[in-house]
Amino acid sequence: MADDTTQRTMLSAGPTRPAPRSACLVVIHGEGLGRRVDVEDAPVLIGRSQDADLCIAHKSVSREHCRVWRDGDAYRVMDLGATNPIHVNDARIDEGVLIDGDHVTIGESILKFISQTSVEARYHEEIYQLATHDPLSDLSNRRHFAELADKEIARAVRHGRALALCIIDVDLFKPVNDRYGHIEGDAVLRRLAAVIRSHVRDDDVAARIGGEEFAVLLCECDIEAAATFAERLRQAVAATRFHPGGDPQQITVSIGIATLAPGRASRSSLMAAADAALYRAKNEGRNLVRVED
Ligand SMILES: Nc1nc2c(ncn2[C@@H]2O[C@H](COP(=O)(O)OP(=O)(O)OP(=O)(O)O)[C@@H](O)[C@H]2O)c(=O)[nH]1
Repeated sequence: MADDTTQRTMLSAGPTRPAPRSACLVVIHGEGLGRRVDVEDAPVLIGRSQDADLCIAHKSVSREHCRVWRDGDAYRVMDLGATNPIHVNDARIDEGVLIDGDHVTIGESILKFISQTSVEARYHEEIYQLATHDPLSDLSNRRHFAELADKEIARAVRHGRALALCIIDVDLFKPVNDRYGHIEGDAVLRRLAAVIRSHVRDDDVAARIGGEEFAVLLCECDIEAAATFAERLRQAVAATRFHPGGDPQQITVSIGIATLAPGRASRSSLMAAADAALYRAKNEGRNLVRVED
């Protein structure tokens, strides 16, 4: 009997158990379905603003709707005076503690609060990874890149910060595929992605935006710094040993760069300018970096 008690005590969740080190909120209904934001030590802003850590672009959501933060061993949520006040598990609150599984209603969207140690959190992590990353390169996929780029561009424009976009395209990749086959070609792309990843900082966004086309968004980076980055990357790729089908094969990339400027403050205009620079790099002989006009 005494043994039973001991076992129950050891397995009990217990009110004194410390909260997990991190947690996340996942949109489980409405606009932004499937999107997720981690809550770690820094407070997280949720709202319609592009500056929000989790942006829910719906008219029912205020620009700055609510804030979630870690407070010692607890996680707290606070309504920021939203037009449609937040509800936690259907009860309206101004501020309160969140626990694993709570539903937070934000406008017409519902978010679920999940502690990072739960099995469900790992499941959501996996789904999120599948939805946002390209399986071949393990970089962000095109859709996720677009989302992150819009956010970074809005942030940079608002705060008057520099931002650069590099588009990286493999040179003469068709002959590699034709000679060695797609599986060997895929291995080349995977290795190339690893080289790109090793050159970007945590704040930068690296993505595979097409078959043999990659993009890197460099935050707080002007045209000179971006050109230095791109040139270093170009040289690193040219110096990397690729062995499709066991043969040593030099692989090179062409890179086009564009930065934010008056009249070039949207993703589409930035991409068009970087694409035009890339086109010049290809035309002028490949294995080159070219910047916007
Ligand atoms: N292995 C592999 N090949 C791909 C993938 N996506 C696109 N490709 C190949 O990439 C090649 C791109 O060829 P092109 O657009 O003609 O360009 P290129 O031969 O790289 O020449 P330039 O871009 O002009 O330097 C084609 O052979 C595509 O089949 C992929 O996911 N895996």
